[in-house]
Amino acid sequence: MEEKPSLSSALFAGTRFDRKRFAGDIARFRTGAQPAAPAPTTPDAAPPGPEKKRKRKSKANAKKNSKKKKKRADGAASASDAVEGFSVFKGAEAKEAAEESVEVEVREDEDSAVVRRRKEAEREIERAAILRKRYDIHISGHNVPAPLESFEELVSRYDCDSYLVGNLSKLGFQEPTPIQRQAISILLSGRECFACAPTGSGKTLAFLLPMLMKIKPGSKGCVKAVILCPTRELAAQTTRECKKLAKGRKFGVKLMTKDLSQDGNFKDMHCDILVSTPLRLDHAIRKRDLDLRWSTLCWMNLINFLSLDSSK
Ligand SMILES: Nc1ncnc2c1ncn2[C@@H]1O[C@H](COP(=O)(O)OP(=O)(O)OP(=O)(O)O)[C@@H](O)[C@H]1O
Repeated sequence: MEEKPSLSSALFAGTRFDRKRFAGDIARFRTGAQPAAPAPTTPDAAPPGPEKKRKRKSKANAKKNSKKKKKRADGAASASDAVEGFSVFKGAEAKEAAEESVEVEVREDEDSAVVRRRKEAEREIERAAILRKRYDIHISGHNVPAPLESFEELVSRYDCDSYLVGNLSKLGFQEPTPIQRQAISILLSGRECFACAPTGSGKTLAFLLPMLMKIKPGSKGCVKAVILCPTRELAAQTTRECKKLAKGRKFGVKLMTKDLSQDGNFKDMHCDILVSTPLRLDHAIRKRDLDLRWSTLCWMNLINFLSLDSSK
């Protein structure tokens, strides 16, 4: 290690004098190293008493503390002082490093969330496949929602109003039929559904239930759902089923009779759900105030469901 030039050698550089003779004076100018002068015989040189020891200790502590403070101040400057000299870069580096570590942590969190979601989706697909196999449900389409396991799932999965679940149990419907399991979950997910199932398998409820869950009872002159049935008998039966299921809510459920299609005042009628055969609906649209021009302005957005119920 290279020795630092002492203050005395800096002061006396280039001068010639007797070092031996002036040794005492040279020693006075030396910093750090103590002169090799003989130990003074003054009272100060005597071995330190307890009072002196305490003083020295407190001095040493003060020195230590001031060093610590300096270090801390330097650290703070390097971390936060973005104005002076190198500390600008030091501070920026520290900041960057901190940001990087946060970024890495966030990215790791996101990755684990993605993995978790993917695993959940895989489990859901598996569960849906098992249910479809059990109930002999065949589907085509992309990302088809899982079938219902029970009517209770209407509440847990789709936040169904309790009056509807209550009406189902009053009607004696304990479990959904296969067509209901699959069609209801699809329709409640806002997807279109073309379903085919044997006669008497519960297709009517499969579209009535999501319909009643999606629309709210409204005011006059505002048809929200249209159910088209191939025959008058089926239209009448569907209207009855719908009224039974909607019991407890002020839904206006109307069957399009011959009289209604010829003389009905649709503008002043409270009709949320209209059940009709195609010809009667067509007649009402052309002859009465169930007017398509008016409908396109106000009803297009409101007719959320168009249900085509066919016997074959
Ligand atoms: N989940 C259910 N549990 C018990 N009975 C049910 C259930 N769903 C519907 N039903 C009853 O089964 C009968 C037949 O239902 P529905 O008329 O809806 O069948 P469908 O498939 O529409 O028949 P179609 O093809 O003749 O129109 C009705 O009496 C109905 O009340």
